[in-house]
Amino acid sequence: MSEMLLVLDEGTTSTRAMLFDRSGACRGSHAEMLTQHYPQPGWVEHDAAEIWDKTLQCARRMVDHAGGVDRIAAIGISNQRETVVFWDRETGEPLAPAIVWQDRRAAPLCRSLRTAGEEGAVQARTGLLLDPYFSGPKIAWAMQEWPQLAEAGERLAIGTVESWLVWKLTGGLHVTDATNASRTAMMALGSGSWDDGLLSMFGVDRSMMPEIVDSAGQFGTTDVLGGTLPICSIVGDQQAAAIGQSCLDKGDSKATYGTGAFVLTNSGTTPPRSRNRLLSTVAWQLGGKRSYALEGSIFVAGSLVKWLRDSVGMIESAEETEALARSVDDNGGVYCVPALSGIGAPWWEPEARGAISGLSFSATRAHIVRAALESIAHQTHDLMGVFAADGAAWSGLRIDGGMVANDWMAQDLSDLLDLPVERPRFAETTALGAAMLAGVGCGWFDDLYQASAMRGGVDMFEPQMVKSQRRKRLDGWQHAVQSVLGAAHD
Ligand SMILES: Nc1ncnc2c1ncn2[C@@H]1O[C@H](COP(=O)(O)OP(=O)(O)O)[C@@H](O)[C@H]1O
Ligand SMILES: O=P(O)(O)OC[C@H](O)CO
Repeated sequence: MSEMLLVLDEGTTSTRAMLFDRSGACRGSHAEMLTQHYPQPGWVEHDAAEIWDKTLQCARRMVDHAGGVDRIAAIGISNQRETVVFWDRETGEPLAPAIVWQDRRAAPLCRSLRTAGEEGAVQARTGLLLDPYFSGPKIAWAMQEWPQLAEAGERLAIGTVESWLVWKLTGGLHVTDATNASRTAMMALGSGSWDDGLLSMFGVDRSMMPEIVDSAGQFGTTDVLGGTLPICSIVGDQQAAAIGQSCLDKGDSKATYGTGAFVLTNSGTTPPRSRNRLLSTVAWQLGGKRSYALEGSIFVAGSLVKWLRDSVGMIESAEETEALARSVDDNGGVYCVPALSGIGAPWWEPEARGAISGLSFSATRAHIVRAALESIAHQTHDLMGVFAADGAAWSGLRIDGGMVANDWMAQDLSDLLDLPVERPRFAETTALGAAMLAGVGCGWFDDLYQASAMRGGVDMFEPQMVKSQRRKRLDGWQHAVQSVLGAAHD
């Protein structure tokens, strides 16, 4: 009997495959780490062939774990968004490195388009900004700099990571879902279709791009897992997390703290318009109808902890940050502005570089690590202000992602935001969201409300910080972030 859903969750740092049953219980999971390539400062690349190989490896392992394809009803896919893959339609092989969402190489290109007065059109049509974060500028850079792409002519296929995976799984279906397409800066937000003016601005021919489809449905089948399985959901990972957190009604808000941190507030069925440089994005598309969200994107969250461990050698494990943060009474005046790949919402300054300030001889490793963790709440607090200014004030925040295993950080978020913070006991909400959508796509559930029965219990964190302490922290942060922004502008 087909009693499980197989989710392929393609994150920035790892590829995962997970099995869920109808109640939402996770019945198996396997992950493989992905190699991060940093060929130049500000550049981040992945090898699309490695993404595919590891996805296949994880998926096959979970099919074995389930007891064969007959036990699986459908596949759901969630993925790191904006990252672009270029491949050859004939060979099915990558033609260039995948340019990752964190990559800043298209900053000069964005600057010149901004100078040419193009940002207004991008914002009005897509709900996004002219920033190297989005796929369009990355593709424009690649088309100019990598001759093999033009040489491939009609054989060139372009897509974000889910599009690449569906192509490989099905042997040639070229689709993307509306949540992923809404992150390219080439999809018109209101109509959910490619915008010819924007495609041409980024030097892209429509024939290179995938067809935009719903987030749940029947998107072809795969035969590479030892039998035939339908693909029933495709969704960007942040939107998947919002669904997995049951942010199904207007105003519901979640923040996912993985490599980066992404806060989404459900805006209902009308595209929201930010006056404060937040992003408008598709939350999901079902039956051709879109729901939308306002998004604040923080570029550096868990990657800061990873950097402290792998590049600086200040910690041996991510988990150790919790004990270190608890070991001191406060940050000792140390602030960390983690602009290691520019700074995202609400500042949007790709040239900004990170800083650790307020150092004195009394500062210790624990103070620096605590300042690094505190930067997560500081950045989220900046977003809270602009969401409120855009008419989307939070009444509470649902949190998830690898970082929120850190209890100290979860409490610090509640303290600094002065809000109740809700953490699901099952932390893999991205995969759960993709499973909920696949459950709708394969007919297990009539809609996402019915599917949300898959979400389990939560732990609550309530604010405990006194006002004066919060004020001191926020003043210190503002000073630190303004000096980083000032240096970038100089
Ligand atoms: N206990 C912890 N405290 C702080 N950070 C953590 C902890 N555990 C994991 N992380 C960070 O969380 C990130 C992994 O989260 P995950 O959601 O798996 O990321 P992604 O989906 O972006 O690959 C890593 O960058 C890691 O440094
Ligand atoms: O890999 P994650 O989970 O940090 O997600 C990356 C985002 O989708 C980038 O927009």
